[in-house]
Amino acid sequence: MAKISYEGLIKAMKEKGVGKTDLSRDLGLSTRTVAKIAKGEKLSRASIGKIAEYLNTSSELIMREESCNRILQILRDEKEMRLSGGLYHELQVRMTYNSNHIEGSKLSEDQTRYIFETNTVDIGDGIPVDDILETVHHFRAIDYVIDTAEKELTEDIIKHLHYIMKHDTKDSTLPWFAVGDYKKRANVVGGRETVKPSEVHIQMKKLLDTYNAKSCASIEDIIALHAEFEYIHPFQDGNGRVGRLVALKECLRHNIIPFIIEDSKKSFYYRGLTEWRNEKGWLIDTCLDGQDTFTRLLDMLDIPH
Ligand SMILES: Nc1ncnc2c1ncn2[C@@H]1O[C@H](COP(=O)(O)OP(=O)(O)OP(=O)(O)O)[C@@H](O)[C@H]1O
Repeated sequence: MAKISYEGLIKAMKEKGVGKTDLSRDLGLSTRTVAKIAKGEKLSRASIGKIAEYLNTSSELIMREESCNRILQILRDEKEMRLSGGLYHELQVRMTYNSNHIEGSKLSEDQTRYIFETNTVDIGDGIPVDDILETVHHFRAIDYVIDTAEKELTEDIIKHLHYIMKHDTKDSTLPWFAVGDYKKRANVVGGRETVKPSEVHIQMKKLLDTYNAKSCASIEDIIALHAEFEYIHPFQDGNGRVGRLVALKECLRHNIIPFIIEDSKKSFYYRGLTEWRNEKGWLIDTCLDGQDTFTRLLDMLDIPH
């Protein structure tokens, strides 16, 4: 649920000496529409556009949707302010480092931090260009997750995450590699068969239909979604990172503390996925441990939870 804030609008009206009656008279807005501002109800995009133009400002500045989810709101505020050293900054560095390292990136946590903080590379020991590209792409993918957190999870959102991660990489030049789309060639994970390319869309639709049918997801539902997503393995490559970004999005959407799987826990995480259909506890414990990692970060930054 989002709360509407007109703080920016009220400030701009004050600065320009504009009253509510001016808005209805000069813009032809009904009194019912203008009354919505005081009640904190959402105005139509057309009305917001008109008011913004009238006040010579932008729509984003006059109406803001504030999430009732504290962690999500902090991430959004810090992202907008480009605040250094806060939760947004640390989530970007820690999740990007760990998620990329699980998949074999050679960048260290310090090198990942350096790229995030300076947008430059300290050329070290022959780091592959794709490791750097995919690190920067992962930062942007987290931004996309924060922006779309409250939307229902769709195949398009998942495919777009894949696009953000993989565009312009070496893989993307391969004729059989689909960027931002499902795989064209069969693949295996952990030596086990995954869903065939021709079946992926059907299985993904089924997975999302079942998951989205719940109005309120629990951490266990999100872990199950993650495991079933990895079993489908819908993309040619990038399934691990996209799957963990989807889990981050869904935790933010459902007001659940997210989990960061640390690279040092990779073997537990893989075992949890391998054993998922026989014994769910392994993966659940690993993800809950990843949630403790995030909770420690909140405690370090004095963010109540
Ligand atoms: N036994 C398993 N069963 C299901 N999923 C698994 C298993 N082992 C690992 N995974 C998932 O698959 C992801 C990686 O798969 P894989 O090594 O095939 O690379 P990928 O699909 O190319 O993805 P990435 O770009 O994330 O490397 C892991 O991060 C994990 O989420």
